[in-house]
Amino acid sequence: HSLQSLDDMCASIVRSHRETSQYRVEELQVLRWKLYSREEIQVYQSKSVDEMWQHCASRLTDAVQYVVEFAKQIPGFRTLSQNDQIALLKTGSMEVVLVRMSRFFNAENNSVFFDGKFAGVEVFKSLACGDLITAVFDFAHGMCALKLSEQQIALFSALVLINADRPCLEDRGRVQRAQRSLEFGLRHILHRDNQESLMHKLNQRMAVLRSLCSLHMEKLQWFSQHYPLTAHILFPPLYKELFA
Ligand SMILES: CCS(=O)(=O)c1ccc(CC(=O)Nc2nc(-c3ccccc3)c(C(=O)c3ccccc3CC(C)C)s2)cc1
Repeated sequence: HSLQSLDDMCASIVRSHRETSQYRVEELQVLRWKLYSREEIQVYQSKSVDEMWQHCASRLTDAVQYVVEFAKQIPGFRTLSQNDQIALLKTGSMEVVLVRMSRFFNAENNSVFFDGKFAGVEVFKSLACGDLITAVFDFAHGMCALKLSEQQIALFSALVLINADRPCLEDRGRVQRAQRSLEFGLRHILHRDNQESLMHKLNQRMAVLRSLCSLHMEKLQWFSQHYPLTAHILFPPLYKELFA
């Protein structure tokens, strides 16, 4: 790798991340203390389980759509077969959404950006999956502690997606080559930022992401068994395609 091409690759991924990130950090900074009132929390808590799941699934699907656009701009993703692109998005898109969402976690009041304001765990009570919600909050806490820059998040997100260990890949070798080049890119910017120690911590975060996403799939299975109509008819097609 010439240094120039490594810099160019990193710059293009950072640009793609910015263009597809749905909300900018500077945009949401001003909202960080816009919390839900007791009455508004009450409204969320009085929603039925399937109503709240449906609401969240459509919010999540919006976020995933932007991650699909991000993926399509990653060098090495476009040249993969359709099947391999779907296989990477099936397991990686939720992980990138979680990485992106953790940028807006407010560790001081333990709240996440949801529906235009910042919500504590209590807002999600009617989902009836407290362990998943707690795990998402804990993950966001852990990501916040790393204080990643947008550039580091951009390269990390690309690496979360282009992962040769994912199941059912046709051309694992090609994904491996793309993954290695992104690993060079991430190491390059961590070296430049004098933060090589982050690499190990980011690998640990990836392991947490995998367990978080399998917990999400578990809960989705539970939900689809109890509310088949909502899950099969009312959920957004992309959510079903990727997660069901
Ligand atoms: C991702 C791009 S972004 O610009 O950062 C962005 C863009 C848009 C938003 C607004 C937003 O949709 N926030 C949501 N928050 C949560 C959530 C919920 C429980 C705890 C923590 C965050 C959503 C979920 O539906 C969710 C997310 C992770 C795991 C599980 C669920 C719920 C299950 C039932 C689907 S959607 C936030 C951030």
